[in-house]
Amino acid sequence: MNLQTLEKSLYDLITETSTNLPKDVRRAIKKAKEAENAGTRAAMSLETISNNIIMAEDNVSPICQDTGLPTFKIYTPVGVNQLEIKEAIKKAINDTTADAKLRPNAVDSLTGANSGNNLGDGLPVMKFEQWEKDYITIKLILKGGGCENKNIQYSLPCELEGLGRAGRDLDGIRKCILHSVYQAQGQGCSAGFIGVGIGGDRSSGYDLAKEQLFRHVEDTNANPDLAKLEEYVVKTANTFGIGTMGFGGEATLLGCKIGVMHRIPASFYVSVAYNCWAYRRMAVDINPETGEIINWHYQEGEKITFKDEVAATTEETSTNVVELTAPITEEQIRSLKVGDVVSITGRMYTGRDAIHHHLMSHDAPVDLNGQVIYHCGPVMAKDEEGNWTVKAAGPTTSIREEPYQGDIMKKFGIRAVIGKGGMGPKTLAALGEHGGVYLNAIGGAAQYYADCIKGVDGVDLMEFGIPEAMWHLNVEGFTAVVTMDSHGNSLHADVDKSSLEKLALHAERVF
Ligand SMILES: O=C(O)C[C@H](O)C(=O)O
Ligand code: SF4
Repeated sequence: MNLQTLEKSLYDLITETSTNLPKDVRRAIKKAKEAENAGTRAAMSLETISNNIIMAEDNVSPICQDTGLPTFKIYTPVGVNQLEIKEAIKKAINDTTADAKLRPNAVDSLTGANSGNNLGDGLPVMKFEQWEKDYITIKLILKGGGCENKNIQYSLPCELEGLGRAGRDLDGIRKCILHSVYQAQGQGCSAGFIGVGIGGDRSSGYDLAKEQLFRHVEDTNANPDLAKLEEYVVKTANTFGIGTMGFGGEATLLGCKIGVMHRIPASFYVSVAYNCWAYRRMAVDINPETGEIINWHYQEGEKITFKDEVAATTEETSTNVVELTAPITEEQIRSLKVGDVVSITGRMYTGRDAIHHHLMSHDAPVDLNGQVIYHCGPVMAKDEEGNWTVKAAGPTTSIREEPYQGDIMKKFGIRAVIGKGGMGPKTLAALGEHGGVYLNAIGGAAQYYADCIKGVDGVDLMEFGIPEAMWHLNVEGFTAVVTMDSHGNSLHADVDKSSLEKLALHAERVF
């Protein structure tokens, strides 16, 4: 095999997966847009998402800054050298990371050190299988951390909030799957897709669930019972009112694919892999002699470009927008309430897990009084003059900072935090005591927000690695929604409560 050509083919596969959303996923997002009522927060979010899909394709840049844990599934004819393919994959991962198509995402689990090139022990994940065909197929999924954290595994029988007892039968499985969508709320960047694995053990069950994510969104399960269940789950989950980003709305789940395998008598697992709307998976067929791509998968049907719709809808939306520039006063913050849309111009600082942990016991490297913290781990690149440029910069899941956020806001005088998915009671109480606000940005809209960032004014704590460092960003017209205010209101708590009530309507046997 020509290894250079194979490396080039893999480079193209990785770039395409990270930057160009597959056709079937685009059609599902278009359907979600059609289901939402104009003028709602959910409709506004889907508009931003569509815009972001266009920008990522045009800029050949990551759809979402979290380019995930690259997982390859490789099928080879008997006799093909799998070790050579492994080396070619590693080289392509290194090169696409250097070219900012992937964020350096591989972190040493014990020291926290970022390897800088997405390579590390066990990374990327590569699973090989042999087959009788005469060509190679390579599938790739880039599944981000926020949605991965919403995966869930049930051991039947069990008791579920809202639904009661789930037994060891199809109806028990039904309850687990509905519950999995409820517990994800908007934190995995809904509207999402789920892959479900029934049976196996704890690890093979999750493998089976993830395998389902390679199916086409619009296919029909060959098993008629599971086909019915898949359809039922999508229909029912969309009555929960979780909506895009958990803002409430009609579109909560865009696809459900279920696989089944045998189990041992004592174990009965239902494993659910949750994938965000930024559902990045692609596959190619490769000629084993030349290493060239001979076929791209997921090419059937219409390609929605979103271009016409975005142009049409931006003119229609005219929401009242509050302009904010840091340093922000307590009075300004206390005047904001849940549902307000804000547009930020000026300085903001990124901070995620490592920074929050650090600030608990250290001074801040800059004066944070009245400032805005953005829960974000960007993709960065250096231009010819050696200046940093932002390649992708959407929000990360804020709930991970729940143990620290309230204390840090009070300690340093921070007035606003931006992230996604909302935060819990401890932060809500601190917002009230101190005069602070939580702003929800649209998860996954990494190109859209990168475009609002007009410059990088500095960086601190680079020793934590690119995603975890504190970047000083100069932004213009950075839009977000107030979802937690200083008056004790939390849209996230409200949506959680009402969706649990909706879930509970499905406790009766259906299958
Ligand atoms: O790591 C990130 O930037 C985001 C992550 O995928 C998340 O959803 O929280
Ligand atoms: S930020 Fe959202 S869209 Fe991006 S990987 Fe995480 S869950 Fe997916």
